[in-house]
Amino acid sequence: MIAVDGPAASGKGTIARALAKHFDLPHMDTGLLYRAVALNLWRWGGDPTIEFEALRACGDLRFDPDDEELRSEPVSRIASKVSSYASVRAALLQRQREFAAQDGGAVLDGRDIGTVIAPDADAKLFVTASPEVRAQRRVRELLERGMPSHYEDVLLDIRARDERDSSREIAPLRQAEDAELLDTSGLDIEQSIAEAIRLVERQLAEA
Ligand SMILES: Nc1ncnc2c1ncn2[C@@H]1O[C@H](COP(=O)(O)OP(=O)(O)O)[C@@H](O)[C@H]1O
Ligand SMILES: Nc1ccn([C@@H]2O[C@H](COP(=O)(O)OP(=O)(O)O)[C@@H](O)[C@H]2O)c(=O)n1
Repeated sequence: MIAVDGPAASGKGTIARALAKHFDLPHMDTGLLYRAVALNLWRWGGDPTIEFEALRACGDLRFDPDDEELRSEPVSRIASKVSSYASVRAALLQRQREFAAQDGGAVLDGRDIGTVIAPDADAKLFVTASPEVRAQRRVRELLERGMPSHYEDVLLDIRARDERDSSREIAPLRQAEDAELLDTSGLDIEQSIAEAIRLVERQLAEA
């Protein structure tokens, strides 16, 4: 079981997918669960500042992972807000724990995989990069997805989400004590993946 955590646009999803391919494991992008809740709420016109409304948006959580709206900036912002509610996190917990505990192992990426969802993971990575590098990546990604954005706005949003995700009381974004830190600021995608595989193989050998 491999846990990959880190802040927005650090490259954790890219790395988790590559690790899943390399080790032939199923992969879950847990951010998509919070994004699906946010998209439900957004479509209903629900108020993300009201916990009960956010919780209602957790029911019947079916979504298309290829739905571009899941990655839109308003949905990202709402996801970061609803993810601070204990009831929302509790509603999504079992699905993630079951995925993590399946026979043969799995790769999960998110914010609290190594700390809360799978504290006993065989290997843990905490992927990060400077806010400026992450904002550049997100701008490029949004443009490629046909959603042009402004660098300054995206940088502000990333800083605000970092702050919210790190300071919340329940399952805050933080590096687990036994997680390896991987800073991808100066690495391209290929280098990041190679380094991630090296770090995970080392942890698995030590386990
Ligand atoms: N090391 C890297 N160098 C350059 N771009 C990267 C790197 N890692 C990821 N990216 C790109 O940055 C964007 C965000 O990466 P992603 O893996 O989705 O991050 P996260 O899951 O942490 O939000 C994607 O467009 C991805 O292709
Ligand atoms: N395990 C997780 C995954 C995501 N999240 C929240 O969900 C939001 C969207 O997560 P994501 O991983 O899809 O976002 P990006 O890092 O890709 O921008 C984050 O801002 C977090 O607040 C969380 O709280 N716990």
